Amino acid sequence: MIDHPRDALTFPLSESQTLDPYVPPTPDPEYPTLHVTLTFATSLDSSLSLAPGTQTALSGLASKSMTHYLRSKHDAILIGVGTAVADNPSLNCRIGGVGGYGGKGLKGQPRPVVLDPRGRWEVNNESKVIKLAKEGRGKAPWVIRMTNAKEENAREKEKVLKAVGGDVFIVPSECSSASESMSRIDWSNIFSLLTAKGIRSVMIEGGGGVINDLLHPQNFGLVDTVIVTIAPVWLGKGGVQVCPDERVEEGVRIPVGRLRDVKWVPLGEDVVLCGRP
Ligand SMILES: NC(=O)C1=CN([C@@H]2O[C@H](COP(=O)(O)OP(=O)(O)OC[C@H]3O[C@@H](n4cnc5c(N)ncnc54)[C@H](O)[C@@H]3O)[C@@H](O)[C@H]2O)C=CC1
Ligand SMILES: Nc1nc(O)c(N)c(N[C@@H]2O[C@H](COP(=O)(O)O)[C@@H](O)[C@H]2O)n1
Repeated sequence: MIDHPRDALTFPLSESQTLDPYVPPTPDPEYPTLHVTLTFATSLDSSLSLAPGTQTALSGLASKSMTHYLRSKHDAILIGVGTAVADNPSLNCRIGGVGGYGGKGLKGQPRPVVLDPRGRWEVNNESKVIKLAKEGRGKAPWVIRMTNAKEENAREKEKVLKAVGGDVFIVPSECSSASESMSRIDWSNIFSLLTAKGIRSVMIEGGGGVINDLLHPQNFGLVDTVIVTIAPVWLGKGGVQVCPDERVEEGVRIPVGRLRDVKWVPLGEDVVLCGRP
């Protein structure tokens, strides 16, 4: 029997087989493409957390283990800077048997990627991702920044990242209005960068800004699979909500998006919804 560390999670084979149609396929070395999974945990009133800037545990142990199983099946995990600042997340995989949790090296560990266009994330040696990279229990993070962003401490932060094997990449920005503060990065540019860096699958975990942007009809087609954990709780008004902008065509409101090939998987007290845009 393999001996796993006591803090390692397990996800039963029977459950993983149910999810496997939705995990990224084995990449074809001749045709390098990127599989994009959008995944998060939500309350019954479509909230990711009780309030901006706070972390709320929604997933029970079974669905949390499912998320870590998914992490083991992706080359990278991407989050927005709002999540990096609010959660100080680990962004590693803690399933028993992966690198750092009973396995060798960093096998099965995804690359954490933080979308931080203007350098808001104060990454330092106390950040969980950096500590885990130093301990050999997770990969070092990559940060995606925007061109021309003026950033305090940019050099120091880059040094912290590079010292553990992380990096900073600059992607051209797109001005969505006359106001410079509205600048964003086109998702196809973000995905091209990841593909060029050898990433073949990315799971996007949030938060609200990132998810709502990807649910926009212009971007939703870039997503291959959606996996949502629904927890049996209402968080109330004022939370960080998943609720994309409304869609109006020829003056008439229509649904923003819908999933097909849908499967509902009960996991503990939660239910996990799998589907494709
Ligand atoms: N329940 C869950 O599964 C999860 C919950 N959360 C929660 O969500 C909250 C954080 O959400 P938000 O504040 O909305 O932050 P966020 O993590 O969505 O980051 C938003 C920021 O990302 C950047 N961004 C997003 N799209 C971009 C684009 N196309 N180009 C350039 N930059 C872009 C912008 O700087 C934007 O301000 C926290 O409370 C966190 O705990 C976060 C992830 C998962
Ligand atoms: N699946 C899921 N369930 C929840 O209840 C959550 N709050 C989240 N949050 C996401 O997971 C990250 C934290 O992960 P670590 O345990 O620190 O590795 C957090 O940053 C969100 O992306 N996810």
